[in-house]
Amino acid sequence: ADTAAAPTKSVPVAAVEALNVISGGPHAGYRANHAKGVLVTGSFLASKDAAALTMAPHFNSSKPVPVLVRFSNGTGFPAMQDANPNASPHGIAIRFQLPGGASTDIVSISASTFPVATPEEFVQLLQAVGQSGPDAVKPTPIEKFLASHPIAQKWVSTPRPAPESFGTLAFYGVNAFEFTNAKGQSKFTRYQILPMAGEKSLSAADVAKATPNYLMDELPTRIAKAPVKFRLLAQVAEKGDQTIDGSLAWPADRKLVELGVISLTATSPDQVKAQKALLFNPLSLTDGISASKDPVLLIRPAAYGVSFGQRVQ
Ligand code: HEM
Repeated sequence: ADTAAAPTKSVPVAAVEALNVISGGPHAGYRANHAKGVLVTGSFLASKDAAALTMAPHFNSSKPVPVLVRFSNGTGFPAMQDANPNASPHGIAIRFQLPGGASTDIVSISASTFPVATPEEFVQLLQAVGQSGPDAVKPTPIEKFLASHPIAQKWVSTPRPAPESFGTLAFYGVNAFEFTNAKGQSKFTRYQILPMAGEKSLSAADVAKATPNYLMDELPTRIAKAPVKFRLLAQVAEKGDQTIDGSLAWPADRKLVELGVISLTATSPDQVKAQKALLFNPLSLTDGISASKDPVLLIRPAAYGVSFGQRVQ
């Protein structure tokens, strides 16, 4: 007799389920990953060099364009303590309000690479974490996963000290995009978002004293005193550089082009409601920017949609 194929869960659904297992979620109203965050606003002003790389309107405007920016802690724990090592990598999600009412997003983390190359491996990693609680038999599923995935092993053992502030943390796009300029010339690039105040982290003594919400509390205070600024850069691939695997960095000597400066000047009112209603999408693009064929990048909107569907209710 025919055996009906068992329905298989889609990768985005499996990813969100695995995130929920880790955080004890779903937590009503909160993202399945990067659950805790702070929302601020400001503007972006393009540099004169940006137009040579891409015809995207925000990179060609001589006037500042408004931005909405959400900084976040990693994991789906809404109460994740800001200095907890598992809050790293932190996130930054940027929405540029383009002239004419359209928008485009950048969604990046405070790590220059991703632990794995594919969505399937990311689900395996998340499931292994979820199965490696205090009662797990040794070697635990995550120990086994890391032993067989050296890049992920190196990624988890890379020190990521708690930042002094979201305004002193560097963020990276990880996934590549293809930029096309007005002459039709295309190049693959990766974003870097570097704090103009410099990268600063807490000492071990400061971590011990840090309050649970120190990052979320500090940013509005800092912004009230002076604009918090980041340089937005594009690292440009050379011919032959792979563009489909965010777990592999490009050589450090690849050219960096300054796209412009992000200047954050106000904290959004009604934070909880505003964050809940927002859905950032790394594939919400505009003319002059297209997705690479990186399978992790291509699956992200579907996973974010599953989480959004769960949290808006
Ligand atoms: C297969 C890989 C990935 C999966 C399954 C995944 C999953 C998720 C999910 C479910 C959310 C919550 C979305 C929402 O409810 O709005 C999220 C948010 C986020 N992700 Fe990912 N993600 C992946 C890769 C990445 C990568 C490569 C980056 C950055 C380079 C990233 C950065 C972020 C950030 C910053 C947020 C918070 C966005 C916000 O503030 O609204 N993720 N991710």
